[in-house]
Amino acid sequence: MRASLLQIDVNEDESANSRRERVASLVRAQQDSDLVVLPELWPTGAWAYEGFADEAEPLEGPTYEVMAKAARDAGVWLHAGSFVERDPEGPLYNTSLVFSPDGSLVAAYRKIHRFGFDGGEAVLLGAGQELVTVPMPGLRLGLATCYDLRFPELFRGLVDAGADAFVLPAGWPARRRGHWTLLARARAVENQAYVLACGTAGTHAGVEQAGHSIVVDPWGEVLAEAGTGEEVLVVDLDPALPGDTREKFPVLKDRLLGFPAPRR
Ligand SMILES: NC(=O)CCC(=O)C(=O)O
Repeated sequence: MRASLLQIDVNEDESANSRRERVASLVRAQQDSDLVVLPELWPTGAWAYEGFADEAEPLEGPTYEVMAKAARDAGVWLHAGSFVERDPEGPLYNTSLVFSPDGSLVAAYRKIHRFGFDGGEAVLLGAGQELVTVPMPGLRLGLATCYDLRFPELFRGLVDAGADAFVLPAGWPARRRGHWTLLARARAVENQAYVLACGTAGTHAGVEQAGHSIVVDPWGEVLAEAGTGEEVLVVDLDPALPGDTREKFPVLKDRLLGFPAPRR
């Protein structure tokens, strides 16, 4: 199975509409891949908080329309990264979309852990409540977004739901690049799963992006890693590898579910 991660340069010199059209062309060029992955909030920028309300779209808005068509034109499974979703009956969300090769929406995931502590996403957006997995031929994808990477219990929940490959769009900043690589490898090793983590390039809202999109195998080996600029990372995955790894080195079977209370 072949995957393409599109590490998109997000900057203020390009409008969201122009970027959508440009990214759609890049997706169309990935016809030789089975799965294409885009980053977090690439239409507007993950750190461009002041534009979230103005740029928010309904679920089936411009990003949905353009990406559904691009998936269909290329005949690929498309994890279309995320965009700011306006729920008519609720808050804004950081929502990822996954399309099948005929352009149908197969999953939407609202980011559970919002970044910002007392500001940014944490105050501007609502928190997703649901774990989402996507069965595609050969692998079951578990969905997570950027800051979610810091919360291992989310990934264990996805494993319990059958995931053997995690797809994580991000807008990770350059200043914490060390954490990005370390955590991506940790999530792969501890869950014996593929990690496909796709970040952005460039600088927007004054925040330099880490780039360094990365694909890690279930043994923790880095299969491919991007540099800091816009780049397409193409990698071949073996759908049998998570199962083989879990069988030959069955650490997941040794999990203790429910610890006894500590003795005082
Ligand atoms: N967009 C994000 O979720 C940023 C996360 C981040 O900067 C970090 O976890 O560090």
